[in-house]
Amino acid sequence: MAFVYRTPRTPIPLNGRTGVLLINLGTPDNTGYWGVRRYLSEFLSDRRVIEAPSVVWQPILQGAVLARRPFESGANYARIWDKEKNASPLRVYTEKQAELLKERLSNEDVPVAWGMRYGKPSIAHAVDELMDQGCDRIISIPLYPQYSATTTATANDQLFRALMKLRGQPSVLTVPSFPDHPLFIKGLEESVRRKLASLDFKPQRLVVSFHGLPKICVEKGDRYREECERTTAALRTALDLTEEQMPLTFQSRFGPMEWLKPYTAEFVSKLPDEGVTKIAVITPGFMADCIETLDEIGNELREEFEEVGGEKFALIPCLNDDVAAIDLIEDLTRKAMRGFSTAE
Ligand SMILES: C=CC1=C(C)c2cc3[nH]c(cc4nc(cc5[nH]c(cc1n2)c(C)c5CCC(=O)O)C(CCC(=O)O)=C4C)c(C)c3C=C
Ligand SMILES: [Fe+2]
Ligand SMILES: [Fe+2]
Repeated sequence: MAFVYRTPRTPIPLNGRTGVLLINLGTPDNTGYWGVRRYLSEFLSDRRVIEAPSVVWQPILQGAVLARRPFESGANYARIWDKEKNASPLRVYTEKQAELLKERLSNEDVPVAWGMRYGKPSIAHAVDELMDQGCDRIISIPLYPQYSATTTATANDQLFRALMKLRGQPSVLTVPSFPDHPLFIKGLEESVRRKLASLDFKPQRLVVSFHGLPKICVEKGDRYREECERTTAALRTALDLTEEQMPLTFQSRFGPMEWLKPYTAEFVSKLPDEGVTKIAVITPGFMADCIETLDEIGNELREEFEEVGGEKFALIPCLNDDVAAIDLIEDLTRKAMRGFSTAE
């Protein structure tokens, strides 16, 4: 392999320069069949996400799965698409988080870039952007509050894949997950209190819904479930709610395997029979609203709940571009910056 050397547009200052890279999952470029197919093909070909051997999985993926799923997913994306910006909410909020973080760091002249694990803008593009601004050290923040090999680790893999090609590599600090960071929990607590104050009903349950994961991943050592439990326990304490009042569930199954339980849709569908007809749902596995929160919970779960007798349903928004989200990301950045210091 030929290693690339590109002269940065801005030379590296004598004492170095730190830049911040925000990483999120990624999203299709448009809601059409080919746009969604390209995105799903890249996503579901990731061996961190589907561990089955390629010779087995690729024919299934490129055949049955990608013949159908882009139509379904495209229609779901179309329901939540930001038409003004012609982008998915995940992309819009991630860009906004990067802009607002940049403002917070403007006195220190710390460049901020953002990249997506799948689709555009790529992580490699974001690294180029930072290096062009003279950065020889990068703080990388995967925007997943709870660690999973299927999200955090693959974001890190992709960053190091980009660096593998470079002759002059920057130093990199990858920020760990932050399941019960006090600013994260405070942001969630405030968002719950704000939403509850705006409702014309008092929810009987605050259902917590995290993205699911095949059970086998946890059995093999992925610490995701444990970190979801840490987030939930800290938020219960902050809101002074019991396990019954604030149950933990997992949404989004894919494929025939068993995933983490209880499944959100099954759990919520049983509530009206138990006399629970008014609920609020919070999704603290996501730093930004996306198809999983706005469509799967905000549209699909709401409809399912109402069909079985649910009367009132509220979705608590993710932290998105709230001050609380930027306070948290700024704190993660500033603490990581200390880790980069080489001063005595
Ligand atoms: C085997 C499949 C999947 C695993 C494992 C998985 C883990 C996982 N994903 C997130 C966060 C997000 N996932 C999103 C969308 C999404 N996820 C899968 C499949 C798996 N995820 C699919 C097929 C899709 C696409 C949508 C669809 O077709 O249903 C998103 C939203 C992206 C957006 O553009 O809005 C996020 C965010 C986590 C946190 C996680 C493991 C812990
Ligand atoms: Fe997912
Ligand atoms: Fe989903």
